[in-house]
Amino acid sequence: MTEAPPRVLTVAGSDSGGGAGIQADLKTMLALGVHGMSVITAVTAQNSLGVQGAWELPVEAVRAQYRSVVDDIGVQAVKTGMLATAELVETVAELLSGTNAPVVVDPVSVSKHGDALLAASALDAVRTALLPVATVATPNLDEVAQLTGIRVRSEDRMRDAAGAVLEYGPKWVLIKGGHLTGDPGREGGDQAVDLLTDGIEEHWLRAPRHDNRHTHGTGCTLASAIAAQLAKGQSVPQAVTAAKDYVTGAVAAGFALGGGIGPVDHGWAFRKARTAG
Ligand SMILES: Nc1ncnc2c1ncn2[C@@H]1O[C@H](COP(=O)(O)OP(=O)(O)O)[C@@H](O)[C@H]1O
Ligand SMILES: Cc1ncc(COP(=O)(O)O)c(N)n1
Repeated sequence: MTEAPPRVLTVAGSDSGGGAGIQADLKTMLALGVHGMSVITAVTAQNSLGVQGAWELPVEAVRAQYRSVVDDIGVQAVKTGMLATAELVETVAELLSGTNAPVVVDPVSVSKHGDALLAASALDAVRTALLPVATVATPNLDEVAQLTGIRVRSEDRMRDAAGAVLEYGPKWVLIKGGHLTGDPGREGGDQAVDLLTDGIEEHWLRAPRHDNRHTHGTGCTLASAIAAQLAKGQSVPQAVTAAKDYVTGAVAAGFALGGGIGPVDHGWAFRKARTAG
């Protein structure tokens, strides 16, 4: 009999286009060799052009999915993504306060196209209920601005933003600098720079910035990859470093689909191995 792989749960929204959300999470988990499971919080009608519709699930449906997975199968790491409303944020935070597994919180609030994925009224619940249960929180620069009021336009400022997020209680924060693109008034340019810190250690993660517009799903992919590596027993800095390598490869291989922003390639390593073989 084959030994079961580590089990990882994503609590997130469905992206019908397959590039972000639950779909990105489960593909990432397969690519990294863990067993992926899901609690769906919301369903979106979404494609490369944007989000055409979104419907959240009832709280009971979210609770029931969670209990089904945790009570029978068990989890070795959890990742959260789109939670849509204050009520769902509070419910998920309460469920997760009862787990010993590491929790990666991606505080998803806006899609790459600027569509809201979290009600403005839910931000307080993210700050006071969800961030305190996070082992690692992974806000992008827009989410950092919403949560802390700090607008990051330089790497130095990422340190201030990290400190402000840590005040809400996550053990570690990964400030993602993907949006630091070298626009006027912003640093960035040829590197995609993220800062991981627990307030004591500081790890700067730098990777080549790929000039590829097909980046739909980067944040979901990175957070799921971190959860997968944590489930394998890696430390937070090891897991984030490995996850950064995986997302960098996925961005490099991102492809055009539809008429807008295409997805990163979750299967890039398989495809590369096949081509090499
Ligand atoms: N063009 C790019 N090339 C390489 N890495 C990127 C690029 N854009 C984003 N990343 C990386 O992808 C990850 C997700 O970052 P980001 O795009 O900021 O998050 P989100 O998808 O939540 O907006 C980070 O590690 C970031 O540095
Ligand atoms: C259902 C869902 N969840 C999350 C995102 C954010 O995507 P990204 O990873 O590109 O920030 C999305 N567009 N849709």
